[in-house]
Amino acid sequence: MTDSSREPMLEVEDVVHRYGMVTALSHVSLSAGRGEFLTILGSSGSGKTTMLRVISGLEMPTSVKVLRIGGADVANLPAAKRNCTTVFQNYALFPHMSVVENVAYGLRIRKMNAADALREARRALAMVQLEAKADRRISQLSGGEKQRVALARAVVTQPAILLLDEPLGALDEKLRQDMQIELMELQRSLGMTFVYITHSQEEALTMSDRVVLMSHGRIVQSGGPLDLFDRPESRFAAEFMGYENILPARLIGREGTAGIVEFPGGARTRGVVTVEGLKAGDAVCVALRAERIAPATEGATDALKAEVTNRVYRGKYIDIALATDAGPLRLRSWHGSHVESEDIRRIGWNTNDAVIFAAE
Ligand SMILES: Nc1ncnc2c1ncn2[C@@H]1O[C@H](COP(=O)(O)OP(=O)(O)OP(=O)(O)O)[C@@H](O)[C@H]1O
Repeated sequence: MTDSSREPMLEVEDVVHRYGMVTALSHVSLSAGRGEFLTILGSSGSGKTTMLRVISGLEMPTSVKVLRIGGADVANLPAAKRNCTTVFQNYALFPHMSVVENVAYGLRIRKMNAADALREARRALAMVQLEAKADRRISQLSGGEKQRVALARAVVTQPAILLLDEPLGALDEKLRQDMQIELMELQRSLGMTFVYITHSQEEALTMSDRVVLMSHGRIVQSGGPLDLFDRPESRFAAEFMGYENILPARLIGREGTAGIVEFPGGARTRGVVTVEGLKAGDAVCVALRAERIAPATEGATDALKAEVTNRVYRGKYIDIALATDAGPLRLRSWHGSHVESEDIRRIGWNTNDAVIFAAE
């Protein structure tokens, strides 16, 4: 599953973890290559934190076939002996120490002498643009600055893998977006392997080389950000990735990579089949993003009859509810785009934008 051009830094095969009766991880395998930004994405309770704790050694799994970091078997090693560091959402900084002392701390416990540790710590602080605040107390910093200190403290020890547990979760929207870019740039410049967990699809898509989507302790889908965004393979993945329209239909034939589907009312259309093994007659779902639907001209192929049932102004865009031959659909019209009229009679989309997968 790793990008085959990269040397594997993290290899996890078939991990199971139970807390009493709760199965938090059910036969999960994943890997990350050197310098890769891997994101584990999933809603609350999907098993992300447990996965990170198993990797870091804070949790000993119920069973695991392979657990390697940098090629070394770490399955039976305590957390302190694993070549990885975790950055937590709540920063976990020492309030009584200055910024630079916090960053130097990890080097000091590794027995580096004080002068070298402080020099390395200042260098790490420069990487996160905090050199000027090195001598402040932690309590004199903003939330974003505290998170930068936590990052500097983690990277200064140069672990093989940096594990990040929703590190931007406590920050406000604007700062979170800026920090996403900073984090991504820091990761690229260090060439360090990052394993990042989040419940935000936007965050996952912005920063990652590869995304692993989890639900109920299992991996639902994994791939590049674009694969997940444009090619969901299940209703769960489509809903999680923000598809507004998911319609029931039946697959009636194939035409190369395209599938031809029929909706319950008899209307037909085409789309891209994202899973193997679907055949004519199978119950499927057709997923469509609201912004990829557009009014169609008279006579356009695959166009569906439509009638506007509602219109909601949402500032940057307008959501238009439609009754169509395929069922109820939502169309999103961004300001300045072509759809301003309530008078929509037919709609359509590019075959490439309609995604077909098995109905559950
Ligand atoms: N210490 C524990 N004891 C019992 N059950 C636990 C414990 N920790 C987690 N769980 C359960 O294991 C499952 C996975 O939890 P986990 O914290 O890994 O999910 P998560 O995806 O990280 O969620 P969140 O985003 O809310 O942190 C959940 O059902 C959770 O309730």
